[in-house]
Amino acid sequence: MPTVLSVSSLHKRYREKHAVKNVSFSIQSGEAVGLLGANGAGKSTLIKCILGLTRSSEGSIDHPGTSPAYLPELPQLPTSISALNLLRFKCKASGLIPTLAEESLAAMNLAPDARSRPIGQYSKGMRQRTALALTLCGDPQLVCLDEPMSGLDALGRAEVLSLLGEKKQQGAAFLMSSHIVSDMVQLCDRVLIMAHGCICEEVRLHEHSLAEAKVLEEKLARWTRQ
Ligand SMILES: Nc1ncnc2c1ncn2[C@@H]1O[C@H](COP(=O)(O)OP(=O)(O)OP(=O)(O)O)[C@@H](O)[C@H]1O
Repeated sequence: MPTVLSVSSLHKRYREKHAVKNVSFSIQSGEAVGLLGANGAGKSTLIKCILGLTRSSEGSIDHPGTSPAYLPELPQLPTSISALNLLRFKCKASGLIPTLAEESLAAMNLAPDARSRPIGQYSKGMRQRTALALTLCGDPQLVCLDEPMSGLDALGRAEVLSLLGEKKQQGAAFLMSSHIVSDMVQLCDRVLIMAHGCICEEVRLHEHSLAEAKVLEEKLARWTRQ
């Protein structure tokens, strides 16, 4: 499988704060990698460096032939236009076929009557579904998701995980940060445990079970305490 993301010896310092320390890893096409860490471990900073939203202090980042799609931790959506018009605008701006707008929202199970209402009238879960549809529209080959399940109820999380699993089967690669370890375990092939800016351990998942989630939580607690 081709490598879609390669991060080598990456550091990020914010003045005196060393937020990301000597991080190296790669992701292949069709692979989902989890980033697991306590608050302040450096997950969002690492993702922002990969996307070029913040400049890294040292090291290299390569995503050959693909520009990563991004779901931020707190997506900022316009409130006065509808989800459908927002996605239509994305399709137009990105040269995608216009019907993808409707298809992407349908895939996220955003109710048909809601798609044409202004986003300002949506619940938190509906906004998150819209943001996910916007991120995944056009089938990007590399997707960085920062807390993708935020604001979704149990059914919504199961639906999103199933959709992400389908995209993975079709060859998309994911880098996903989440505090919901049981969700991460369902989708990911490997998990990178982050603490104090470093990747402390890489754990390969085999069973995608609650038992594996528990093991990850124990490892995270151990690394975070050190
Ligand atoms: N713009 C910034 N300026 C200074 N320090 C920052 C900045 N952004 C993040 N940091 C610091 O870098 C460290 C890592 O933050 P980051 O947001 O990457 O953590 P995180 O693992 O994503 O946490 P969370 O799970 O709470 O979202 C923290 O100590 C944070 O205070």
